[in-house]
Amino acid sequence: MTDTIFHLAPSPGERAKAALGRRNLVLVGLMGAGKSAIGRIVAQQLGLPFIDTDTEIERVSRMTIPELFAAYGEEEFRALETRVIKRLMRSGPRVVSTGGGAFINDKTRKQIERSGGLSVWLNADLEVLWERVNKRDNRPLLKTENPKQTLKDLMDKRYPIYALADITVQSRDERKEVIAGEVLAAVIDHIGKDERK
Ligand SMILES: Nc1ncnc2c1ncn2[C@@H]1O[C@H](COP(=O)(O)OP(=O)(O)OP(=O)(O)O)[C@@H](O)[C@H]1O
Ligand SMILES: O=C(O)C1=C[C@@H](O)[C@@H](O)[C@H](O)C1
Ligand SMILES: [Mg+2]
Repeated sequence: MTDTIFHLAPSPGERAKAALGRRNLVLVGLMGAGKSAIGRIVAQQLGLPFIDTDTEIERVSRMTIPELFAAYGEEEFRALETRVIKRLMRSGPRVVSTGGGAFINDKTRKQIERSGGLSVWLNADLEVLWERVNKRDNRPLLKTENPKQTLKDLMDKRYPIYALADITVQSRDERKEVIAGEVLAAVIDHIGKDERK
């Protein structure tokens, strides 16, 4: 009797991983968009290491982000963020979830672009973001009198810059696994289009 060999079709994770090659997949977007939560699931599905730059900054500085802002100010935090991302972009592939301001910083964004990182903007509307961020007070930029208005002001300033990302996926009130699946599909589609050019 001969054995029957089943050739299973590759999963979206396997297809996206093959399409990515050695490139890093870099998630960008505003606080609460889901960069950390979705990035972790996407990395699992790709079978790639996951790094969150906020967590990495906290690890190397041995301080929390609110402590860093309080002790050294935003400018020093950005300088540290640029250094950490520069180092991460030197090797790959992995999934890198960035802090909300990283892609807004010209130097950091160019590092991501120059290294061939594939950037994904998790776009989200104000109500979705607000619903998610108002539960915790670990975001120094939102320690204002009217944090919802601050978030709205950040959207107005930053969205044109996030829109420079290679790919945009809408983050919304939908299961995280669904959004992660859309990220994988968008990666496959984007790289496929590039290759057909
Ligand atoms: N699709 C989703 N459905 C439900 N909750 C979500 C979804 N995506 C993210 N969240 C939750 O929203 C909160 C904020 O998400 P997360 O920390 O991933 O955002 P972030 O983009 O990394 O923000 P920051 O820039 O502040 O690091 C978390 O509690 C996360 O579990
Ligand atoms: O949007 C921002 O500028 C920030 C977002 C967070 O991820 C942290 O990186 C920090 O709180 C700053
Ligand atoms: Mg995060």
